[in-house]
Formats: sequence, structure tokens, C-alpha cells
Amino acid sequence: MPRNKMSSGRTILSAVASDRVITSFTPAYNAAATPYQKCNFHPKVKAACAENRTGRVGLKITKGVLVGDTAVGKTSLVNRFCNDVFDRDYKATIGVDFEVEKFSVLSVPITLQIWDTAGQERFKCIAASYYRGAQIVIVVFDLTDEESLHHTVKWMEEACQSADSPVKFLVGTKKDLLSPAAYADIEQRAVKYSQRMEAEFWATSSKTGENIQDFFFRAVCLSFDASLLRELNTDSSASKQIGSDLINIQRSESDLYEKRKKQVQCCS
Ligand SMILES: Nc1nc2c(ncn2[C@@H]2O[C@H](COP(=O)(O)OP(=O)(O)OP(=O)(O)O)[C@@H](O)[C@H]2O)c(=O)[nH]1
Repeated sequence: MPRNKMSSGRTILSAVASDRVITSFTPAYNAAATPYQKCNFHPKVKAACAENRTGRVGLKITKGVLVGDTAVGKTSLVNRFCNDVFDRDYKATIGVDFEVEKFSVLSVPITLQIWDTAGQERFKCIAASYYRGAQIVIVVFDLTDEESLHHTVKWMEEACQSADSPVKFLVGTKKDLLSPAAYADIEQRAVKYSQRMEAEFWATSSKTGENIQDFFFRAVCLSFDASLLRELNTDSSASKQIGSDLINIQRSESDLYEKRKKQVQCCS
């Protein structure tokens, strides 16, 4: 699928690329470290997609925001997923940057806007103004830097204050730098943090690409399922309301008819 590179390095997809087609629900990385025990689309969601009843969901843009300490690997995560590249050199994000990715989920087109915010304190004010309305909040920490894990609680609190009932993730990066034993050690503590903040835990490496695609697919699946379900429930309660309004109108019309009939009978 053609990808047009802009000079800023951003990518615009003219259509959905074959590697962005989602036909099944991506499972959690660790079933013990997620508040979302979903491993399939909701039956109502599946039926709505099959019958082309997805309303405005396919037209809306899903907003995801990445936050976390400086140099934990937020930009690298986005670059690996969107452009399949990894840069060893560190270049601090100034304020915010964003990428746009198009997906097809159960044949419904979905546009994901990924906001990559700067971790440096001096950019915090600018970055925070982009949290508003996020449906996916991704708090990133460095698996080799325990301090960055401790700071995730604060990042999550701040990002969720202005987000829109978001799906929440705690993502550890740089897994390639750890031995299996060292990884098992930090994973235990990270899982506790994820449980405390009711977020789903993932461990990734932007250098090797490990778990990057699965993580973003999982985020899209959870957010799509939740927003379409919300839309379907809102629509059905709206139509129930219209139905009961119609019944009330019919009742008052027949009451009126009965009254008129009695009046006519009295007069005649
Ligand atoms: N080995 C390894 N290095 C990584 C990984 N992810 C990021 N890095 C390195 O970590 C450094 C910081 O990465 P960035 O992605 O720029 O970090 P950031 O969180 O966006 O930083 P700010 O823009 O300051 O917020 C860079 O030198 C990356 O090459 C990874 O998975 N493995």
C-alpha cells in the first residue's frame, strides 16, 4: 500500500495497509495483568459490523496519547510501529508530535491518532494540553530504570484527568536490554503497578520489535469494541425513548378521541 512520507518524517496512509487489517481480537500480553478480560469482540459489536450498522464509529478519529519520563522510549515505540524503524540516538521530543495510522477492524475503517508527548519537565504544560479527549492512554516506562516505573502512577493520574473514559496501558520498553532473570524481577513489580492503576501491562522492545504490533492492535481492538458498544447502547436507549414517546402520543390521541366521542354523544 502506498505510503507518502512527509518531510517531517510523518506518514500518511492513502488507504488501509494490509498489515493494518484486524480480523480477530488480539489477546492481552499477560492475563494476570489486565483489567480487560476480553479475548473477543462483543457479540453485539460483531453483529453490527457484519450488518453494516456501525453508525459514526468508523468516521470518528480514535485518539491515543503516550506519556512517561524523558528517554523511556515513547518516540521509539511510535517509530517502530508506524515506520518500522529504530534509532539508537536519542533526540528529545519538543512539546508533542503525532502520527496517524489507518486500520480496518472487522471491515470498519478506523483512524488512530497517536500523540507522542515530551517527557521533559519543561514541556509538560504543552504536552498536557494534548491529553484532552484521549480514548487510549499509554504510560511508558523503561524496564531498566525502576525510577521511571515509580513515576508512572503520577503520569497515569495526570493523563486520565482530561481523557475520555480511556483504555489504560502500562508499557515497559527496552526488554532487549534485560536478561530473562532481570526481566522476571521487574515484571513482578510492574504487574503490581498495573493492577494498582487498573491498566493493562505490556513489555516491549522497539529495537527488536518484540510485542510492538500486538500491543497497538490490542489497544485498537479494546478501544473499538468499547466505543462501538457505547454507541450501540446509546442508539438502542434513544430508540426505546422514541418508542415510548410514540406510545404516549397514541394514548393521549385515543384519550382525546374518547372524550370528543362522549361530548358528541352528550350533545346529540
Ligand atoms: N535498546 C533499546 N533502546 C531503546 C529502546 N527504546 C528506546 N531506546 C533508546 O532510548 C533512547 C530514548 O528513546 P526515545 O524514544 O527518544 O525516548 P522518549 O521517551 O521519546 O524521550 P522524550 O522525547 O525525551 O520524552 C534512545 O536512545 C533510543 O534509541 C528499546 O526498546 N531498546
